[in-house]
Amino acid sequence: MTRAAVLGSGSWGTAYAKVLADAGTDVTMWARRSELATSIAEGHENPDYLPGITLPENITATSDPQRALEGADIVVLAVPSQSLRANLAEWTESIPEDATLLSLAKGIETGTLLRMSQVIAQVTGADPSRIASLSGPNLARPIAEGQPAATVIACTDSRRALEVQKSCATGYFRPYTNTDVIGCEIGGACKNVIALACGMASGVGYGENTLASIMTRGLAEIIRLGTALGAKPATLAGLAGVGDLVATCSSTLSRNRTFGERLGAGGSMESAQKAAHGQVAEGVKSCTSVRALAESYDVEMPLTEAVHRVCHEGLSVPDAVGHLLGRRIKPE
Ligand SMILES: NC(=O)C1=CN([C@@H]2O[C@H](COP(=O)(O)OP(=O)(O)OC[C@H]3O[C@@H](n4cnc5c(N)ncnc54)[C@H](O)[C@@H]3O)[C@@H](O)[C@H]2O)C=CC1
Ligand SMILES: O=C(CO)COP(=O)(O)O
Repeated sequence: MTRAAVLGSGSWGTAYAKVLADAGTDVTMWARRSELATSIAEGHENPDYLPGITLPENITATSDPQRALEGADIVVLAVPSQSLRANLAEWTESIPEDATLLSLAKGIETGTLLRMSQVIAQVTGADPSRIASLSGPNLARPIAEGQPAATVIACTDSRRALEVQKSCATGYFRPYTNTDVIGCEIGGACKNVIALACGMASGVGYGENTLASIMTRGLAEIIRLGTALGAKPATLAGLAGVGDLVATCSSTLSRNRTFGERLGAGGSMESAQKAAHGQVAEGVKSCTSVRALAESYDVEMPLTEAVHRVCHEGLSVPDAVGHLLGRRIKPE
């Protein structure tokens, strides 16, 4: 039986652990706090992140990363992107030699501008062929409830992509394999920034026309950046691009969209952070790293630029809208 260690017990780490267990994989979760590990292992519930969802009996949990990693075939990295490096540094020695490393995080590291698979390769020294990324329209709670959804598992080594695919395929979760790790990771990181923009527009009171315009022009800038970095346009037209963009930008369950909505309704960054109750809205940090990455490749990303200026340079949402609409008119 395949054995997976899921490191990180937030909303998505927990929902994905349930998918794995439902697919027949043996799962041990790692949680930072021992009380949470006990709730998951003994109460079969994660009351902090997925209250009311009963977790399968074949999920165990511990706050000892070494124990979680023992004998793992697949190591699932389910911590926020900006803390992945520090966490991995503590875990590297305990990671089994040939395990596949699967990243669930959707972000670009600030400062280094690295994608998550690059951070993992740098910290662990693992060959890139051992590193996979999972991304798609996967809001945690509906998946934990068993609502059908699809996803993409990207790995340059097709054998490992298949291994991960088999470990998580269930009656409600349908994973597709892909070799385009860059496309998957760029799609996942960038859609969070565009979801912030959609939230801001919605918070101001704008409706579907505005949101569809932001999503579509957002996709155009994601494709520009992705292809400049070597992604395949088809990946960005698929589940890890358009699929995730539409789900996140449209859903009131999205943390990024909700965060943007609070800003659009006139809230401050501080009040939006406070209202998030410790849950990460990855786009708030990634807007800065995506913008810097785009700049270094000479790629224009006006929506990302606007989100960065609202979140980090004090630009008001109405001024950002005025600025975007005042740009030179041009062919599509
Ligand atoms: N929640 C969702 O619907 C989805 C989330 N993701 C991505 O998965 C990643 C993880 O997100 P969630 O599980 O939703 O996050 P979350 O906000 O629900 O929880 C974060 C988890 O990481 C832990 N954590 C926070 N800071 C940490 C640190 N410095 N060191 C170690 N652990 C830390 C928290 O205790 C918690 O267990 C993110 O990159 C997110 O974009 C991807 C798909 C769906
Ligand atoms: O990545 C997600 C859905 O695929 C979750 O988005 P949020 O982090 O905005 O909730």
